[in-house]
Amino acid sequence: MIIEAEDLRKSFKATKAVAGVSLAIGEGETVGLLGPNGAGKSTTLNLLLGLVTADTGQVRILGEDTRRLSDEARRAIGFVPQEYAFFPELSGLANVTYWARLYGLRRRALDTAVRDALEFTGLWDRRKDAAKTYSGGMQRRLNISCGIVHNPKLLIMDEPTVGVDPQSRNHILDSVRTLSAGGATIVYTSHYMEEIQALCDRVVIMDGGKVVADGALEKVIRDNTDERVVLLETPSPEAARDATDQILRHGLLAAAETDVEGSTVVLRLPPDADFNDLAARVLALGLTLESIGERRPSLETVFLTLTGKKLRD
Ligand SMILES: Nc1ncnc2c1ncn2[C@@H]1O[C@H](COP(=O)(O)OP(=O)(O)OP(=O)(O)O)[C@@H](O)[C@H]1O
Repeated sequence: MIIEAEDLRKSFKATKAVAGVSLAIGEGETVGLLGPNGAGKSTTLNLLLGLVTADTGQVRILGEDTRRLSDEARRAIGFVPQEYAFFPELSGLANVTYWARLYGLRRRALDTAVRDALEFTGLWDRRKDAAKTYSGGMQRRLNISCGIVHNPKLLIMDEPTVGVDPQSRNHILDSVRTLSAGGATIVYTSHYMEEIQALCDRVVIMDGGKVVADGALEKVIRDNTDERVVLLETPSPEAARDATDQILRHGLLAAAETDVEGSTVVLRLPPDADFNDLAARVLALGLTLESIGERRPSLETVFLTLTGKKLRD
Protein backbone atom coordinates (compact mmCIF):
# COMPACT_ATOMS: atom_id res chain seq x y z
CA MET A 1 0.00 0.00 0.00
CA ILE A 2 1.20 3.50 -0.79
CA ILE A 3 -1.14 5.14 1.74
CA GLU A 4 -2.83 3.53 4.74
CA ALA A 5 -4.88 5.78 6.99
CA GLU A 6 -6.83 4.45 9.93
CA ASP A 7 -9.66 6.25 11.66
CA LEU A 8 -8.26 9.76 11.27
CA ARG A 9 -9.91 12.45 13.35
CA LYS A 10 -9.17 16.15 13.55
CA SER A 11 -11.17 18.94 15.16
CA PHE A 12 -10.55 22.65 15.11
CA LYS A 13 -12.25 23.86 18.31
CA ALA A 14 -15.90 22.82 17.85
CA THR A 15 -15.50 21.94 14.15
CA LYS A 16 -15.01 18.26 13.43
CA ALA A 17 -13.10 18.72 10.18
CA VAL A 18 -12.27 15.02 9.82
CA ALA A 19 -14.42 12.58 11.77
CA GLY A 20 -13.09 9.05 11.29
CA VAL A 21 -11.51 8.60 7.85
CA SER A 22 -9.87 5.35 6.82
CA LEU A 23 -8.26 4.95 3.41
CA ALA A 24 -6.02 2.43 1.71
CA ILE A 25 -4.51 3.48 -1.60
CA GLY A 26 -2.46 1.08 -3.68
CA GLU A 27 0.40 1.68 -6.08
CA GLY A 28 -0.59 3.23 -9.40
CA GLU A 29 -4.11 4.18 -8.38
CA THR A 30 -5.55 7.53 -9.45
CA VAL A 31 -7.99 8.49 -6.73
CA GLY A 32 -10.37 11.42 -6.93
CA LEU A 33 -11.36 12.97 -3.62
CA LEU A 34 -14.68 14.76 -3.93
CA GLY A 35 -16.80 16.64 -1.46
CA PRO A 36 -18.74 19.86 -0.93
CA ASN A 37 -17.05 22.91 0.61
CA GLY A 38 -15.88 22.19 4.12
CA ALA A 39 -16.22 18.39 3.74
CA GLY A 40 -12.72 17.91 5.12
CA LYS A 41 -10.80 17.15 1.94
CA SER A 42 -7.90 19.54 2.45
CA THR A 43 -7.60 18.57 6.12
CA THR A 44 -7.50 14.90 5.09
CA LEU A 45 -4.71 15.57 2.60
CA ASN A 46 -2.80 17.54 5.22
CA LEU A 47 -3.22 14.69 7.70
CA LEU A 48 -2.00 12.17 5.13
CA LEU A 49 1.08 14.28 4.53
CA GLY A 50 1.71 14.84 8.23
CA LEU A 51 1.36 18.62 7.75
CA VAL A 52 -1.44 18.63 10.34
CA THR A 53 -1.30 16.41 13.43
CA ALA A 54 -4.27 14.09 13.89
CA ASP A 55 -6.18 14.05 17.19
CA THR A 56 -6.36 10.28 16.79
CA GLY A 57 -5.59 7.81 14.05
CA GLN A 58 -2.54 6.85 12.09
CA VAL A 59 -1.16 7.30 8.61
CA ARG A 60 1.47 5.22 6.90
CA ILE A 61 2.85 6.48 3.62
CA LEU A 62 5.15 4.19 1.63
CA GLY A 63 5.16 1.97 4.70
CA GLU A 64 6.39 4.69 7.09
CA ASP A 65 4.66 6.66 9.83
CA THR A 66 3.84 10.00 8.20
CA ARG A 67 5.02 11.92 11.29
CA ARG A 68 8.51 10.42 11.03
CA LEU A 69 9.21 10.03 7.32
CA SER A 70 12.71 9.19 6.17
CA ASP A 71 14.33 11.51 3.63
CA GLU A 72 13.93 8.78 1.06
CA ALA A 73 10.16 8.63 1.59
CA ARG A 74 9.90 12.43 1.58
CA ARG A 75 11.59 12.52 -1.81
CA ALA A 76 9.08 10.06 -3.18
CA ILE A 77 6.14 12.34 -2.36
CA GLY A 78 4.98 15.38 -4.31
CA PHE A 79 2.36 17.84 -3.12
CA VAL A 80 0.57 20.46 -5.19
CA PRO A 81 -1.26 22.54 -2.58
CA GLN A 82 -4.28 24.74 -3.16
CA GLU A 83 -2.25 27.82 -2.27
CA TYR A 84 0.63 28.90 -4.47
CA ALA A 85 3.87 27.31 -3.34
CA PHE A 86 6.24 29.69 -5.17
CA PHE A 87 7.82 33.10 -4.68
CA PRO A 88 6.09 35.62 -6.95
CA GLU A 89 9.18 37.82 -7.32
CA LEU A 90 11.35 34.96 -8.53
CA SER A 91 11.38 33.55 -12.05
CA GLY A 92 9.70 30.24 -12.86
CA LEU A 93 13.16 28.74 -13.30
CA ALA A 94 14.38 29.96 -9.90
CA ASN A 95 11.24 28.69 -8.20
CA VAL A 96 11.39 25.20 -9.64
CA THR A 97 15.14 25.07 -8.96
CA TYR A 98 14.47 26.01 -5.33
CA TRP A 99 12.07 23.06 -4.93
CA ALA A 100 14.40 20.69 -6.76
CA ARG A 101 17.19 21.60 -4.30
CA LEU A 102 14.88 21.07 -1.34
CA TYR A 103 14.24 17.58 -2.65
CA GLY A 104 17.98 16.98 -2.74
CA LEU A 105 18.65 17.21 -6.47
CA ARG A 106 22.07 18.58 -7.46
CA ARG A 107 24.11 19.49 -10.57
CA ARG A 108 23.20 17.76 -13.86
CA ALA A 109 20.29 15.83 -12.34
CA LEU A 110 18.91 19.11 -10.99
CA ASP A 111 19.22 20.98 -14.31
CA THR A 112 17.56 18.15 -16.22
CA ALA A 113 14.73 17.76 -13.71
CA VAL A 114 14.01 21.51 -13.67
CA ARG A 115 13.93 21.68 -17.44
CA ASP A 116 11.70 18.60 -17.67
CA ALA A 117 9.29 19.99 -15.06
CA LEU A 118 8.99 23.34 -16.84
CA GLU A 119 8.63 21.75 -20.27
CA PHE A 120 6.07 19.33 -18.87
CA THR A 121 3.76 22.18 -17.90
CA GLY A 122 4.55 24.24 -20.99
CA LEU A 123 6.42 27.00 -19.13
CA TRP A 124 9.96 26.56 -20.43
CA ASP A 125 9.69 29.52 -22.84
CA ARG A 126 8.64 31.80 -19.99
CA ARG A 127 11.13 30.39 -17.45
CA LYS A 128 13.06 33.64 -17.03
CA ASP A 129 10.02 35.80 -16.24
CA ALA A 130 8.96 36.53 -12.68
CA ALA A 131 6.14 34.23 -11.55
CA LYS A 132 3.98 37.24 -10.69
CA THR A 133 3.82 38.17 -14.39
CA TYR A 134 2.26 34.78 -15.29
CA SER A 135 -1.45 34.39 -15.98
CA GLY A 136 -3.56 32.54 -13.37
CA GLY A 137 -3.40 29.35 -15.43
CA MET A 138 0.38 29.60 -15.80
CA GLN A 139 0.76 30.14 -12.05
CA ARG A 140 -1.27 26.96 -11.43
CA ARG A 141 1.02 25.14 -13.87
CA LEU A 142 4.09 26.52 -12.10
CA ASN A 143 2.69 25.18 -8.83
CA ILE A 144 2.54 21.77 -10.48
CA SER A 145 6.10 22.05 -11.82
CA CYS A 146 7.26 22.76 -8.25
CA GLY A 147 5.39 19.70 -6.93
CA ILE A 148 6.59 17.20 -9.55
CA VAL A 149 10.18 18.30 -10.25
CA HIS A 150 11.61 15.37 -8.26
CA ASN A 151 9.49 12.83 -10.17
CA PRO A 152 7.51 11.60 -7.14
CA LYS A 153 6.01 8.12 -6.84
CA LEU A 154 3.05 9.60 -4.99
CA LEU A 155 1.51 12.88 -6.04
CA ILE A 156 -1.13 14.65 -3.98
CA MET A 157 -2.93 17.49 -5.75
CA ASP A 158 -5.38 19.79 -4.00
CA GLU A 159 -7.65 21.39 -6.60
CA PRO A 160 -4.91 22.02 -9.16
CA THR A 161 -7.25 23.49 -11.77
CA VAL A 162 -9.12 26.07 -9.69
CA GLY A 163 -9.70 29.26 -11.65
CA VAL A 164 -7.70 28.36 -14.74
CA ASP A 165 -8.53 28.99 -18.38
CA PRO A 166 -9.68 25.95 -20.41
CA GLN A 167 -6.36 25.69 -22.25
CA SER A 168 -4.31 25.49 -19.05
CA ARG A 169 -6.86 23.15 -17.61
CA ASN A 170 -6.50 20.72 -20.50
CA HIS A 171 -2.75 20.99 -20.20
CA ILE A 172 -2.95 20.16 -16.48
CA LEU A 173 -5.29 17.21 -17.07
CA ASP A 174 -2.96 15.84 -19.76
CA SER A 175 -0.03 16.20 -17.36
CA VAL A 176 -1.85 14.22 -14.69
CA ARG A 177 -2.67 11.49 -17.23
CA THR A 178 0.96 11.30 -18.30
CA LEU A 179 2.12 11.02 -14.67
CA SER A 180 -0.47 8.35 -14.02
CA ALA A 181 0.52 6.42 -17.16
CA GLY A 182 4.12 6.60 -15.92
CA GLY A 183 3.07 4.64 -12.83
CA ALA A 184 2.66 7.44 -10.25
CA THR A 185 0.01 7.07 -7.58
CA ILE A 186 -2.20 10.15 -7.61
CA VAL A 187 -4.66 11.60 -5.13
CA TYR A 188 -6.58 14.43 -6.72
CA THR A 189 -9.21 16.72 -5.24
CA SER A 190 -11.42 18.82 -7.43
CA HIS A 191 -14.76 20.57 -7.49
CA TYR A 192 -15.10 19.59 -11.12
CA MET A 193 -16.87 16.29 -11.39
CA GLU A 194 -15.93 15.91 -15.08
CA GLU A 195 -12.25 16.03 -14.13
CA ILE A 196 -12.64 13.24 -11.63
CA GLN A 197 -14.68 11.25 -14.13
CA ALA A 198 -12.08 11.80 -16.86
CA LEU A 199 -8.96 11.13 -14.76
CA CYS A 200 -9.66 8.82 -11.89
CA ASP A 201 -10.32 5.11 -11.69
CA ARG A 202 -11.47 5.39 -8.11
CA VAL A 203 -13.50 8.01 -6.30
CA VAL A 204 -13.75 8.80 -2.59
CA ILE A 205 -16.66 11.05 -1.67
CA MET A 206 -16.47 12.94 1.63
CA ASP A 207 -19.16 14.82 3.49
CA GLY A 208 -19.15 16.20 7.01
CA GLY A 209 -15.65 14.88 7.69
CA LYS A 210 -16.53 11.31 6.74
CA VAL A 211 -16.11 9.07 3.72
CA VAL A 212 -19.60 8.42 2.35
CA ALA A 213 -18.57 6.41 -0.72
CA ASP A 214 -15.32 4.83 -1.85
CA GLY A 215 -14.68 2.57 -4.79
CA ALA A 216 -14.27 2.14 -8.51
CA LEU A 217 -15.97 5.02 -10.27
CA GLU A 218 -18.48 2.80 -12.09
CA LYS A 219 -19.36 0.89 -8.94
CA VAL A 220 -19.86 4.01 -6.84
CA ILE A 221 -22.16 5.35 -9.54
CA ARG A 222 -24.07 2.07 -9.83
CA ASP A 223 -24.43 1.53 -6.07
CA ASN A 224 -25.47 5.02 -5.12
CA THR A 225 -28.14 6.05 -7.51
CA ASP A 226 -31.46 4.60 -8.42
CA GLU A 227 -31.85 7.03 -11.29
CA ARG A 228 -32.31 4.98 -14.44
CA VAL A 229 -32.89 6.64 -17.73
CA VAL A 230 -33.83 4.95 -20.99
CA LEU A 231 -33.18 6.75 -24.25
CA LEU A 232 -35.15 6.06 -27.40
CA GLU A 233 -33.51 7.48 -30.49
CA THR A 234 -36.04 8.24 -33.22
CA PRO A 235 -35.49 9.60 -36.74
CA SER A 236 -36.93 13.07 -36.03
CA PRO A 237 -38.40 15.36 -33.33
CA GLU A 238 -41.89 14.61 -34.70
CA ALA A 239 -41.27 10.87 -34.39
CA ALA A 240 -40.04 11.46 -30.82
CA ARG A 241 -43.20 13.37 -29.91
CA ASP A 242 -45.34 10.71 -31.57
CA ALA A 243 -43.51 7.93 -29.67
CA THR A 244 -44.04 9.79 -26.37
CA ASP A 245 -47.76 10.14 -27.09
CA GLN A 246 -48.06 6.42 -27.74
CA ILE A 247 -46.16 5.52 -24.55
CA LEU A 248 -48.45 7.76 -22.51
CA ARG A 249 -51.60 6.55 -24.27
CA HIS A 250 -50.71 2.92 -23.47
CA GLY A 251 -50.00 3.86 -19.86
CA LEU A 252 -46.40 2.56 -19.89
CA LEU A 253 -45.16 5.59 -17.94
CA ALA A 254 -46.59 8.80 -16.48
CA ALA A 255 -46.15 12.15 -18.27
CA ALA A 256 -43.72 13.37 -15.59
CA GLU A 257 -41.47 10.41 -16.38
CA THR A 258 -41.03 11.31 -20.04
CA ASP A 259 -39.25 14.06 -21.91
CA VAL A 260 -38.30 14.83 -25.48
CA GLU A 261 -34.84 16.16 -26.29
CA GLY A 262 -34.65 16.75 -30.05
CA SER A 263 -35.29 13.40 -31.69
CA THR A 264 -34.61 11.50 -28.45
CA VAL A 265 -37.30 10.32 -26.05
CA VAL A 266 -36.05 10.34 -22.46
CA LEU A 267 -37.79 7.91 -20.10
CA ARG A 268 -37.09 8.02 -16.36
CA LEU A 269 -37.81 4.63 -14.87
CA PRO A 270 -39.59 4.46 -11.52
CA PRO A 271 -37.52 2.57 -8.86
CA ASP A 272 -39.48 -0.69 -9.19
CA ALA A 273 -39.55 -0.76 -13.01
CA ASP A 274 -37.67 -3.38 -14.96
CA PHE A 275 -35.64 -2.14 -17.93
CA ASN A 276 -36.10 -5.28 -20.03
CA ASP A 277 -39.81 -5.40 -19.40
CA LEU A 278 -40.28 -1.75 -20.32
CA ALA A 279 -38.10 -2.15 -23.43
CA ALA A 280 -40.20 -5.12 -24.55
CA ARG A 281 -43.42 -3.18 -24.06
CA VAL A 282 -42.05 -0.15 -25.91
CA LEU A 283 -40.93 -2.36 -28.81
CA ALA A 284 -44.38 -3.98 -28.92
CA LEU A 285 -45.85 -0.57 -29.72
CA GLY A 286 -44.20 -0.79 -33.13
CA LEU A 287 -42.63 2.68 -32.94
CA THR A 288 -40.06 3.86 -35.47
CA LEU A 289 -36.91 3.70 -33.40
CA GLU A 290 -33.25 3.88 -34.36
CA SER A 291 -31.99 2.59 -31.04
CA ILE A 292 -32.94 1.98 -27.44
CA GLY A 293 -30.46 2.16 -24.58
CA GLU A 294 -29.84 3.10 -20.98
CA ARG A 295 -28.13 6.38 -20.06
CA ARG A 296 -25.37 6.06 -17.48
CA PRO A 297 -26.11 8.20 -14.43
CA SER A 298 -23.43 10.78 -13.74
CA LEU A 299 -21.23 11.27 -10.72
CA GLU A 300 -23.12 14.52 -10.21
CA THR A 301 -26.34 12.56 -9.52
CA VAL A 302 -24.51 10.28 -7.09
CA PHE A 303 -22.99 13.23 -5.33
CA LEU A 304 -26.34 14.90 -4.98
CA THR A 305 -27.94 11.67 -3.69
CA LEU A 306 -25.21 11.14 -1.11
CA THR A 307 -24.64 14.63 0.19
CA GLY A 308 -27.83 16.44 -0.77
CA LYS A 309 -25.57 19.18 -2.11
CA LYS A 310 -24.34 20.35 -5.46
CA LEU A 311 -20.58 20.39 -5.81
CA ARG A 312 -20.39 23.96 -6.98
CA ASP A 313 -22.64 26.04 -4.76
N1 LIG B 1 -6.81 25.59 10.42
C1 LIG B 1 -8.13 25.57 10.64
N2 LIG B 1 -8.67 26.23 11.70
C2 LIG B 1 -10.00 26.20 11.94
N3 LIG B 1 -10.89 25.52 11.17
C3 LIG B 1 -10.41 24.84 10.10
C4 LIG B 1 -9.02 24.84 9.77
N4 LIG B 1 -8.85 24.09 8.67
C5 LIG B 1 -10.08 23.65 8.30
N5 LIG B 1 -11.02 24.10 9.16
C6 LIG B 1 -12.46 23.80 9.10
O1 LIG B 1 -12.62 22.41 8.95
C7 LIG B 1 -13.65 22.09 8.02
C8 LIG B 1 -13.09 21.27 6.88
O2 LIG B 1 -12.24 22.10 6.09
P1 LIG B 1 -11.40 21.60 4.83
O3 LIG B 1 -10.63 22.75 4.32
O4 LIG B 1 -10.68 20.37 5.16
O5 LIG B 1 -12.59 21.25 3.81
P2 LIG B 1 -12.53 21.04 2.25
O6 LIG B 1 -13.38 19.86 1.97
O7 LIG B 1 -11.13 20.98 1.77
O8 LIG B 1 -13.24 22.34 1.72
P3 LIG B 1 -13.00 23.19 0.37
O9 LIG B 1 -13.57 22.38 -0.73
O10 LIG B 1 -13.79 24.43 0.63
O11 LIG B 1 -11.53 23.41 0.25
C9 LIG B 1 -14.24 23.43 7.59
O12 LIG B 1 -15.36 23.68 8.39
C10 LIG B 1 -13.11 24.41 7.88
O13 LIG B 1 -13.64 25.68 8.17
